[in-house]
Amino acid sequence: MPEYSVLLPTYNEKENLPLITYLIMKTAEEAKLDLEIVVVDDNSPDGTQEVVHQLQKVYPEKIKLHTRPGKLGLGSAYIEGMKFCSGNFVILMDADLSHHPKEIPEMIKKQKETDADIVTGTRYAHGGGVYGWDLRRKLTSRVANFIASTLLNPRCSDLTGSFRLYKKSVLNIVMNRIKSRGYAFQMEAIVRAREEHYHIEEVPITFVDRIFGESKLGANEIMTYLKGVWNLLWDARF
Ligand SMILES: Nc1nc2c(ncn2[C@@H]2O[C@H](COP(=O)(O)OP(=O)(O)O[C@H]3O[C@H](CO)[C@@H](O)[C@H](O)[C@@H]3O)[C@@H](O)[C@H]2O)c(=O)[nH]1
Repeated sequence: MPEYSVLLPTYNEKENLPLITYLIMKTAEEAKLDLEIVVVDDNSPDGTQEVVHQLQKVYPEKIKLHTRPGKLGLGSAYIEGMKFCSGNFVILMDADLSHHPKEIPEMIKKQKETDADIVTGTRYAHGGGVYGWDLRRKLTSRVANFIASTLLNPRCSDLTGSFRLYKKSVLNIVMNRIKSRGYAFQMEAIVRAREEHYHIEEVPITFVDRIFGESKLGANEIMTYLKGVWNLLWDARF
């Protein structure tokens, strides 16, 4: 059984998958990590699944593919993908090269040093950063973090970031409590983890906006995120 499972949700990521896979495997080799990749693809029309099949031939028994019939949302992709992860630790990251796999060993080091239940990559603490976003997107991310941090106070500098390492046992428990199925998933995961008094550590990461393909974060996702914050606030009050 591998020690680490990297869970990659994909929707139209055929250009990005070969490079992210190569970089993950190279990092694993250099850092001597026993690691598998689990791809959850929502029937991407661009042929992402054919690319995964090709990669499975290049890296035999290292890549699992779970397919779903259509685009069912980022949070639900994590929840379903978890069932296929064999590692004791699960690393969630984007498949579009916004998150660089070279930062995985730093997360693992932090987890080992502190025995943290969750190590979250942060763009908004010293040493972290964001490159390539326009002002609108920067503001959306900052405001989304500000609203949730102010109202819910979960003591985390990057609530919406999705580059994280979880103990699998902890992720299972946290996931059972999460109601959000879209981009609010990450924010709710930290809130639920704090309620359960899990140990959360942070490492600074650099987020680089994708070169190939498009973001799937639209107005609907932003509205769903705000509803998610409201629901959590309501839960906390009553
Ligand atoms: N299977 C599946 N995958 C999805 C879906 N929606 C998005 N993805 C995958 O999820 C990853 C991130 O999606 P993007 O749409 O590219 O995210 P982004 O705009 O770059 O947003 C980033 O920043 C957000 C907040 O600042 C983060 O919440 C988000 O996770 C991501 O890191 C990519 O690998 C993408 O293919 C979906 O419905 N289903």
